[in-house]
Amino acid sequence: MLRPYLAFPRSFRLILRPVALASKVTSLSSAPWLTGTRLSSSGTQWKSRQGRDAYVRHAKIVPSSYPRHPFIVLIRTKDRRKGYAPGSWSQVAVDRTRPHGRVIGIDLIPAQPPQGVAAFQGDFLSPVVQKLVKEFIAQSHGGRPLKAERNNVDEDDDMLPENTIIDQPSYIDRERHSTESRGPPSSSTPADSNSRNLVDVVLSDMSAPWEQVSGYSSRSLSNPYDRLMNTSGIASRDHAGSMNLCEAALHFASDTLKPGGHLVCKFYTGSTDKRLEQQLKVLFSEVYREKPESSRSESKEAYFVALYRKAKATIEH
Ligand SMILES: C[S@@+](CC[C@H](N)C(=O)[O-])C[C@H]1O[C@@H](n2cnc3c(N)ncnc32)[C@H](O)[C@@H]1O
Repeated sequence: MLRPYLAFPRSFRLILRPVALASKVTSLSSAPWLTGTRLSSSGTQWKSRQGRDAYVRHAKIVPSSYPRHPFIVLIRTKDRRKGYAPGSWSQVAVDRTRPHGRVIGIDLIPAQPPQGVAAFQGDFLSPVVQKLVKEFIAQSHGGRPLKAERNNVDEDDDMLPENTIIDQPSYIDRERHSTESRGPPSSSTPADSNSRNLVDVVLSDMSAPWEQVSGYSSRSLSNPYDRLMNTSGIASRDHAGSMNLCEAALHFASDTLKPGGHLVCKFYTGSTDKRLEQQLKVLFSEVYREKPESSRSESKEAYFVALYRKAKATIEH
């Protein structure tokens, strides 16, 4: 059955990966974790499961121009899209909002965004990063520039000129060069009144980073990039991390979404997700829990799809 969020207009303004868009977008990570048991990507169990997984098989046939990581984004109509992280959600967002939609992506890790995406590298839990993104939204609400209007941009370069790196050093640099603990997540900045009511959809597919405490000889564990793409496999940690990130996305949505706008956020099920659901219901008229078909049944990954921001409701910081 078609759900209402299939009917998004094509002109949506999107804030992407972590915080971003979608129409009936379902995302699936090929996270190599089984409940509580960590398997390296060379593990036979993982390999055999990957081979059986239709979504992973599908990923192998996508054009080589897509980023390499086996990550798949689906639009669950017949319009099934494919791609890899990082960037597959943003790619879908750009496609779905042509020609004038504006897509902004934010991520901890440096990654070349798909053409047409304005990308920020930074920690979405940082008030500084949120403030910069809100300022950017306030300054650029005219929509995606038409080719003919973009006199300063090289004709061959379809990329928006605003790709920005903030909060240096990057997360990976910090991980490599510092043993400091990250400390508790900071709260969001107070709302920037100029960015209020400009965003149509906020999408978060963030997964909380986790620090390595074992498995130093395993390449898939010692590479921070791989760890950022996957869960820790420890259910309580993944759940708690996802609640922090969803809450940040909810506050951001409260500060920036138009009345009638939507939020999609990934979470890992656990003891406090009901509380988040209640908060979502304060801001949105409809809230659904979605378990994508492409998500393995043993995975605790799920999405909240929150529709139709109420005009007068806000979430206090
Ligand atoms: C599962 S991947 C997202 C893949 C994405 N949907 C795509 O289509 O490419 C999760 C991402 O969340 C990012 N992330 C996790 N915590 C974050 C934070 N606090 N701020 C920004 N990005 C974060 C990670 O760096 C990682 O790239």
